[in-house]
Amino acid sequence: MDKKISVSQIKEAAREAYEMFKTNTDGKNADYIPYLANIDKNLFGISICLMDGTLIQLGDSEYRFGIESVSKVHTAILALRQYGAEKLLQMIGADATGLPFNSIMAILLEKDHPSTPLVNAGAITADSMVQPIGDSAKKWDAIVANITDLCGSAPQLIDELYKSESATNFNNRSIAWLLKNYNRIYDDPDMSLDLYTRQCSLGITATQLSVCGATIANDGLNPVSKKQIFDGSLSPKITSLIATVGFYEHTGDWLYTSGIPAKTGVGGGVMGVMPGLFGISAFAPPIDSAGNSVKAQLAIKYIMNKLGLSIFNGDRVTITE
Ligand SMILES: NC(=O)CC[C@H](N)C(=O)O
Repeated sequence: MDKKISVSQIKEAAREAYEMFKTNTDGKNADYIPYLANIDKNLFGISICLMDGTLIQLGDSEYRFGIESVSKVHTAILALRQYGAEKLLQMIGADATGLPFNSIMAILLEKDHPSTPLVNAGAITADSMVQPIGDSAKKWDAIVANITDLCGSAPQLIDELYKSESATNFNNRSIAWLLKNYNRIYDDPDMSLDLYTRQCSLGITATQLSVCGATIANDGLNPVSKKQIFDGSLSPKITSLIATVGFYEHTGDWLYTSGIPAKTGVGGGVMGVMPGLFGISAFAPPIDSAGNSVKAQLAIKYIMNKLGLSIFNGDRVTITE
């Protein structure tokens, strides 16, 4: 069905979502990373970036929070840019795990690959693949440059978060070395883990994540900087990875109720991709048992349902003035 929605309808839906959920107190800040436990739990922001670069922003959309696992999407894109779609599938995989983001069991069950770049194991593998192999400083520069390209502006390292996470990431250390055992780390395991921990500690805003989501939705053309960041043929690959495992063990429930592929992080950020229409991000620190922001989920779900949008309904949607 052909369907038209206006920019003002999108703005109205976003405003309603913001007003409706801003006082919600469900969920709890992540506390296994000490820095995150102390972030103001009332922060709440929403940002939507349309294909012409128009931004719709509400609340704390310019607050810099820890990107955490949303950065797994960025590194997956970097690996896709450097290796192509076929090699990513061979070297990491594109499957759901159905298990928590930091699952060691998921690696033991798979053995032959880390399933997907969007869980901890696959993200550490993706960082090990970043070129040039063996050069931590240049790899880091490539990771940051790629995030800057995708978001249209640079992220900033939150040093305190990096220290906090490095001092407590024992489970991830096990993952890195277990992957090495299965020949699924393609560079030094400790270096790969450090790059992963550092990228998770980058500060990012909901606005920046909405621009990144919009770049994916727009076949790799960043609608704000107008730069072509990656080959358009990679967009459906990236969106399929996000759709498959973006909410870990709650991914099916999420897609069923929201209709939009999205990726979460324990810092409270969520980044959604509505192909051909927009990127959307919401941020609020309190998370649920799977590590997904409670308010960000409610807000994005409300907006999608209010506008009657879903990647599964086959509508040909045009956004009008
Ligand atoms: N789900 C997340 O955001 C987890 C990211 C965090 N850096 C970790 O490895 O535990």
